[in-house]
Amino acid sequence: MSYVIGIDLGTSAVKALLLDKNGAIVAEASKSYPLFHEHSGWSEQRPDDWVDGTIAALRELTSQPNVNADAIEGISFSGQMHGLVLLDEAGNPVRNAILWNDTRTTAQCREIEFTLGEQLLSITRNPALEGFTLPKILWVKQHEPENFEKSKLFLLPKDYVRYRLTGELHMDYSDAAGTLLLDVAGKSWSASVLEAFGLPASFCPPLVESHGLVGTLLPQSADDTGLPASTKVFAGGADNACGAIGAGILEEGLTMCSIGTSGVILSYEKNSASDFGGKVHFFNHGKEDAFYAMGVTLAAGYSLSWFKNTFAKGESYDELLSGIEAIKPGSNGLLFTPYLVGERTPHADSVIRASFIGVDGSHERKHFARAVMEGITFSLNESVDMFRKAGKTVDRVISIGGGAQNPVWLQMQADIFNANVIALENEQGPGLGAAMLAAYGCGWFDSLDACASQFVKHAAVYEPNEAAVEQYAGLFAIYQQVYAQTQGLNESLKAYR
Ligand SMILES: Nc1ncnc2c1ncn2[C@@H]1O[C@H](COP(=O)(O)OP(=O)(O)O)[C@@H](O)[C@H]1O
Ligand SMILES: O=C(CO)[C@@H](O)[C@H](O)COP(=O)(O)O
Repeated sequence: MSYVIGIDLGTSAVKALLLDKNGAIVAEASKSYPLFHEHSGWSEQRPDDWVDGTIAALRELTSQPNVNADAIEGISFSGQMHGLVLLDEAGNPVRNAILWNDTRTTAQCREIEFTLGEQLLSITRNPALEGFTLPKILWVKQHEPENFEKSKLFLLPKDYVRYRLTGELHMDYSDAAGTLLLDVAGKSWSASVLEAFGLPASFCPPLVESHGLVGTLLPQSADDTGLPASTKVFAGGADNACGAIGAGILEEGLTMCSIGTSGVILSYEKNSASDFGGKVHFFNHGKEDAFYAMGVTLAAGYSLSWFKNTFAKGESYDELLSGIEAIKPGSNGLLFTPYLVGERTPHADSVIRASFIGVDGSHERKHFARAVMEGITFSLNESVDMFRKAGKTVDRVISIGGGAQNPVWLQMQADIFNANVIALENEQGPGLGAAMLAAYGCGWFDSLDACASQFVKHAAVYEPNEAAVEQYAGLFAIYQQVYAQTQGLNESLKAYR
């Protein structure tokens, strides 16, 4: 039996999955790495921590007694999006990577809007948001000119790891789409955008398809990981594109809800001209010549992990969430907005912060925990609402990510989205999509769709409960008012952070 590996380079950890030709998971390994928040709103990681973590996870996989490493044919990647890795002439990182959830670049976003005007949306198909890559490049240019001077080329997180394993420099379209430097419909680096910001074409790596073969392993990487040097390495994709592939979102009709650190509502688009006026992100898919639109909640799973780490340290999610099923929709009048690190959709705002509204003496910790889950799901429902208003049907939602592990949360999603929510057997998030790109790249299947019919297996379906749908519709209308009511207060509080 042959195998492929999917690497999911996440924000908190890298996860490696080994799959056989039937799509069965044979082995998995995970390694975590630190995040650095030197100032409020900053978020950085050391690129070499990703490389060390990936090598250690691969070594653990190949050392497992049930794994025949010689039978591993291919490997591919899913990566946290947008993070800026700057390389010097010798191919070494110039500084720490600035991540997707770093919000220091508001001034650079305004500069991009001013410089590009209407071209911003017509070429890049996206608004200028703090998380995207171009504002980070401009920030380094303005604030660290000595580092910028040394920078010869930029990569995104998974591209750096792949580069270190293969010696080859590439970026795939799905990840390049999140840089604001790509002509999304034309699938090429935008000469106009590069020129507008004085960046040479050589600053961008060659573009490839997500299932594209970029090479094999360097002898040293083969030694370090225990993989055969002949292992084929495929480009891989952005974590949300890979999440969509792993959830079988390969044609119009299905919607994905992903609750990881961030949260995403994603809809497949076959038409490059689909226009949401910049209200949601519009990116190239990991499937060739396809696209997707998505809304992003910056602190989705992070809101719950923050709550757990702060008020239930050392407890498991199951312990924290025990008893929440008995609480009625609305957590007895307690509302949470998940703006712990600012927000993206529908309020692109780096200053807004979270709030609990309606706290009273009867509320226990479990009411707060339920309110956090409801607030995250309301935030995602803003994206569902936006897609519906743009004329899309959202009636079947595939739910993935850590948030899909709790059945009460899956039912809550069905009730708040007013749609059938489908869980997956063996939910593995973007790592599965990465492994599918390797399986397709190795020629095991004629198409990604054929691979999905073998690898993606639906499990339980959660149907909306009519009474809860009605309750949540009323609560959602109240939730939607909290942003405007707290915006000015947060502007004033900014000086005290
Ligand atoms: N058992 C669980 N019940 C409910 N939520 C969970 C559970 N396990 C994880 N989560 C949520 O999922 C999040 C992690 O999801 P994951 O997909 O692993 O994130 P990432 O890939 O961004 O590191 C946590 O922050 C938490 O909110
Ligand atoms: O910024 C985005 C998408 O635009 C995030 O989705 C990141 O790509 C990483 O998210 P996690 O998988 O760590 O939640």
